[in-house]
Amino acid sequence: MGIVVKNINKQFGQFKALQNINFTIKQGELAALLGPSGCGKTTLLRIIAGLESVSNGQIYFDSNDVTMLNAKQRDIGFVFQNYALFRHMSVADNVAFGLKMKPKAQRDDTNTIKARVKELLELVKLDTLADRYPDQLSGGQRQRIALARALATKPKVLLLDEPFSALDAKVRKELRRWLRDFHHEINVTSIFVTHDQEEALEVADKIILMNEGKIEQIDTPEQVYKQPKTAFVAHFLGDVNLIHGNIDSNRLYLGDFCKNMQSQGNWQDQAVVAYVRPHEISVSKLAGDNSMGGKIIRLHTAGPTVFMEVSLNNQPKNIDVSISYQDYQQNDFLIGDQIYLQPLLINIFVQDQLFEFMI
Ligand SMILES: Nc1ncnc2c1ncn2[C@@H]1O[C@H](COP(=O)(O)OP(=O)(O)OP(=O)(O)O)[C@@H](O)[C@H]1O
Repeated sequence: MGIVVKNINKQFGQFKALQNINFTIKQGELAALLGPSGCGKTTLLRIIAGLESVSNGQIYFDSNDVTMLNAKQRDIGFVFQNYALFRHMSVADNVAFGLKMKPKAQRDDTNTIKARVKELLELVKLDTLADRYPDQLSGGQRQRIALARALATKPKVLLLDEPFSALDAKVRKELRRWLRDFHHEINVTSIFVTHDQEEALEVADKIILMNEGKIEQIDTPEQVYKQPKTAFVAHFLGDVNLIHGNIDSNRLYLGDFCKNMQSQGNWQDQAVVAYVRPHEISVSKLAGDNSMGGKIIRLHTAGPTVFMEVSLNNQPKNIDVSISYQDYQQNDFLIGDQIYLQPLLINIFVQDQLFEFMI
C-alpha cells in the first residue's frame, strides 16, 4: 500500500502546526519522520493514522482518498513509545487481542488465532515467551511484542511513534537493526517518528526531515547526510563545524585555506559560513600550502576514534575534529600541539542553496 500526503495543513487555533506537507511513500518502504521537538511529526503521523483531522489537504492510501475515514477504517497497525501491553494478559493473549476483538462475522476460529499468534511470536523471535506476562519482559522484548500485536490483523500500513525512545542506548541500537531486517521480511509500508538522527539514518529507506511544521528535505539517508539542501538539515544531521570565511574574486577563503570556485559560477564577494563535518578534515603537524593553522585544546579517545577540540587561527569558536586512533598514534598528537587542518568536504549555503566542494 503506497501513501500519498497531499497539501496537508493543520492549524490548532491560530497556530500553524503543519504547512503544505507533500510526499509519497511507496509500497513496502520504511520512511522516517525526523525533526526536532515540536516540529509536527506526531501531528502528521496522527493525521495519517486518522486520529487527527486535517485543516485541509488529502491523504491517499494507494489511489483511495482516506482523509475522511477514521482510524479503524484505515486498517493500520500502531506501535507507540508507551504502548503499554495489557499487564493482566499473557504475551500470547496480548498478541491475540486484536484478532479476538474483531466482530464475530469476521473473527477467525480459536485454532486459526492460535496459529497466527505462534507465527507472529516466531516472527519477532519471542515464541518461547508466549506464557509470560509483560512485567516479566525487558523493555526491548515488550516493544517487539507490541510490534507483533500491531501486525496481528495484517494491517496495510504500520505506524511507529518513537518506538524505542524509552529504551537504553544499547537496546535501542540492537532493536533498530532488528527493525530494519524485520521490515525487509514483512514488507509492510511503514512510517516511524523519531527525533534521533542516528536512528533515522540507520533504519529508514527514506527520510522526511521537518522543521517548524514544514518539510526541509526528503531524500535517502545518504543524500540528506551528504547533500543537505538547507543549513538547517546540515546542522540537524550530525555534528558540524561552522567556519567563517569570505569569498573574494571567486575564491573562498577560510583562514589560510583558499579554494578557487570559478567552476561553480560567478560569485559575489561576500562573507560566508562553511559547514564542515568533524571527520571530513585531515590533520597534520606539518604546514601545507593550503591549510588552516590551529592548536589542539582538548583530546579524548573513544574506542577507534579520537576527538580533538581545535582552536583555529582567526576563528571565533573552536572546532571539533575526529580522526582514527591509528592516525592519532602515528602522529603522536598532544594537547597544545600546533597543527594544520585541511577540510575535505565543504558545504556552503547561500540564500539556503547548497554549494558543495570536495577538496
Ligand atoms: N492539540 C493541540 N492543540 C494545540 N497545539 C498542539 C496540539 N497538538 C500539538 N500541538 C502543537 O503543535 C506542534 C507540533 O506538535 P507535535 O506533537 O506534532 O510535535 P513533534 O514534532 O511530534 O514533537 P515531539 O518530538 O516533542 O513529540 C507543537 O508546537 C505542539 O505544541
